[in-house]
Formats: sequence, C-alpha cells, structure tokens
Amino acid sequence: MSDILNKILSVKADEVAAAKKHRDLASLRRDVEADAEGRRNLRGFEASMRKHIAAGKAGVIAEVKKASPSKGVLRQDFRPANIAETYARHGAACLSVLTDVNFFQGSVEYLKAARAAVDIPVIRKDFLIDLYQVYEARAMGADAILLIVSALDHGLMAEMEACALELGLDVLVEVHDGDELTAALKLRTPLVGINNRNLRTFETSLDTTIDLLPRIPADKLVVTESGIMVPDDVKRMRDANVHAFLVGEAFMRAPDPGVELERLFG
Ligand SMILES: O=P(O)(O)OC[C@@H](O)[C@@H](O)c1c[nH]c2ccccc12
Repeated sequence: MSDILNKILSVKADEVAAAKKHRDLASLRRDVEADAEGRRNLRGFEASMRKHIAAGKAGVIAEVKKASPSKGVLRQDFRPANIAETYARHGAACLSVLTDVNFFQGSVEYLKAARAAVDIPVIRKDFLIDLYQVYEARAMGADAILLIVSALDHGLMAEMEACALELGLDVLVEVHDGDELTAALKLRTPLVGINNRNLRTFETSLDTTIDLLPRIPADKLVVTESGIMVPDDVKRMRDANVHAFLVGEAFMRAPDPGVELERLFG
C-alpha cells in the first residue's frame, strides 16, 4: 500500500481538507454556478482534439510540467506562459497543466498563466479525488479535467464526471489496465486516456496502449499518454490508428518545447 500513487492520494486528501477549511464546498459551488462568463469562455477540449484529427493531424495535448516524482526537475527555465505560447504556435491542439504542488511542482497559477497566453483549451492535470476539485477546476479556468480510474471509487468517479459535464468541462478518463478500462467505458465521456506509465511503479511501456486498444469502441477517442519520446513512438501509435497524444517530458527537456512538438509530430 505504500506505492507512489497511494502516497500522492494521501497527501491529496489532506490538501482538499485544508482547502475546504479555507472555503467550503457550498460557497465554491455557488460562485462557480453563478459564473456565466467563465462558462461562456470555455474552449471545448474534445472539439479541439477532434478538429486537429479530422484535418489529418495528430491531436497533441502538450503538457506544462516542471518536475515529476520519478524524474525530478525536467526543466530549469520554467515559464508557463512562454511554454504555452510556443506549444500553440507549433500546432498543439490542447494544453495539459500540472496543478499538483507536492509531487510535480505544479501550481494553479501556472494553469492560469498558460491559459491566458493562448487560445487553445487546457486540462487541469492533478489527482482528483473529491467533487470539490471539480469546482476548483472550473473556478481556475480549466476547460477539462482528468479522472484517474486507479485513484477513484467508481461511484464517486461517475458523480465527478456528471458534475464536470454539468459545469461544461470535458473529461479525460485515464486507465492503465483492462479492469480500469471496463470501468472507464461505463462513463459518458468519449475521451479515454491510456497511461503507458504505471502510476504505482512509474514503469512505462507503449505496449499498454497497443494491448488495450482492441477493447475500445470506435466512438471513443483514445489518447495515448506518457512515454512518447521519439518520432518512431509517434509512428507506432499512428500506425495502430491512435491519433491523440499526451506528451510532457520530451517537450520539457527540449530547448524550445514547441519546436520539439513540431519535430516529433510535424
Ligand atoms: O512526461 P510524459 O512521459 O510525456 O507523460 C505526460 C503525461 O502523460 C503524464 O505526465 C501523466 C499522465 N497521467 C498523469 C497523471 C498524473 C500526473 C501525470 C500524468
């Protein structure tokens, strides 16, 4: 029980409890539901992915990630607005911004700064374990949220999805094995992310995507996540008819993350 995911989830539970003390759910919910402008400003995460793919391009979710528990700091010169700009200029369909502070050195402020610098949609990348964080996501300006099946009770996951969709947010549901996929396919969202990285061991293999792919109905949009490092990885996925990608490290380690995006996917 002392794997990395469990550690993250236990810290996350403390974080959410502290946030609720600062401001309770009822008050946060009231503000979010009254925020008509925030709702109008939503950018359509799934729609942007589908638009890129329909045009024959890869749908790339480009990640703004300073550090990770397995790799440490990925990038010294970390300016989220600049990174977002170069991603958008070089063809990213969407952004993913880590908001987890303790394990990924992310921040809500990074999401706000990145989103303000571009006009493409942004997903809040964090470990969501409570409805409270879904409202937080809308309040900080996110266009979509990530739900990680291995982090959630399935009943709660369905509730969080319903809440997100109600608030106008798109949902990316993340799986790593067959049982998780079975649970994910019961949700309404068409966005199914296959994480090639095991969040308990941080081992990464693109075979994860290839193995789970045959079980996913055609109306779902499969996003292959993690471990996409070189053009051959992209080719392998596209040959398997996977056209949506979530990429962080390969971009973060490059001098110009957007130029690297174009090099990998162009
Ligand atoms: O840096 P990579 O290997 O390209 O991976 C990006 C992204 O898939 C990864 O950051 C990620 C996927 N699911 C997550 C859940 C939480 C934190 C991070 C993640």
